[in-house]
Amino acid sequence: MVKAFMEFFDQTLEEKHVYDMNQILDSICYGTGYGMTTKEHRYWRDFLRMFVRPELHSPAKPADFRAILEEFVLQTREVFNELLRAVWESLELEESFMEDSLQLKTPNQVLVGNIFPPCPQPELVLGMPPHTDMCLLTLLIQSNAFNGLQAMHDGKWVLVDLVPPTLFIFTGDFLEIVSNGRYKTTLHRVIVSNEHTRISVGTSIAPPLEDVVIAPAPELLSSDSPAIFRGITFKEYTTLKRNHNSTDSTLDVLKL
Ligand SMILES: O=C(O)CCC(=O)C(=O)O
Ligand SMILES: [Fe+2]
Repeated sequence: MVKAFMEFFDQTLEEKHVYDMNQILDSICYGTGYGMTTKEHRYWRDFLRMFVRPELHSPAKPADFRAILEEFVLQTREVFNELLRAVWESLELEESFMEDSLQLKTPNQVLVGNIFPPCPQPELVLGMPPHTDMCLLTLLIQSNAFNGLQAMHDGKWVLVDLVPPTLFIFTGDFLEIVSNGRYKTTLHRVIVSNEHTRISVGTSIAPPLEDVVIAPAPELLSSDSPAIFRGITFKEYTTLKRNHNSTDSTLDVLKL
């Protein structure tokens, strides 16, 4: 999968710009973070993001991209099923109830390929700003031995050792909501190298965009442990997250 993305990013700008973003929920979208600045940072990244479930969207080129993607989606589907089963068990939640109430037989699965080329002054940029993912779980791989991913742990940025073939799994915002705060979403960011190009491929699993209200599981609630988040659909949350400029977690906005 990493190699397929490498070939995609190696194409000419004209070929890649076919997938320029028109809307945030485009089924395939190519974008760039170069030169984009905030008060604090410049971002150093190109990406291609696509929805792969319930319907698989693939760029037409490179020619074998779709076949590789189909295989990757089949395999990650199994991994997500296993992991979610374990998560529901750890929360003592009925698996079939969770699958039905979150419509996880027809989930929304997104796949993103990111490329972070070498930067002459890596200390002045970030590959990606600190953020959390809009999903239940994210699964991530990287292309080479340069570790760029950092996760916030106990108030410090910790470098994640992702040397291939390591798979890194982390929690997203929806798991924090559904588990009523028992699982915490993972704040993470990306640093870049002055020598190596790094490619990362991340894929996230979530309930469908509409129709499902993502809310704390009723079985986890009692008078001693009331709901700490209000419910929201994935689509509404996308808008909320996009318009949320503060450095606080978007989840705070849902806190009751
Ligand atoms: O490149 C990475 O390791 C992380 C990418 C990421 O956080 C994302 O695509 O949301
Ligand atoms: Fe992320």
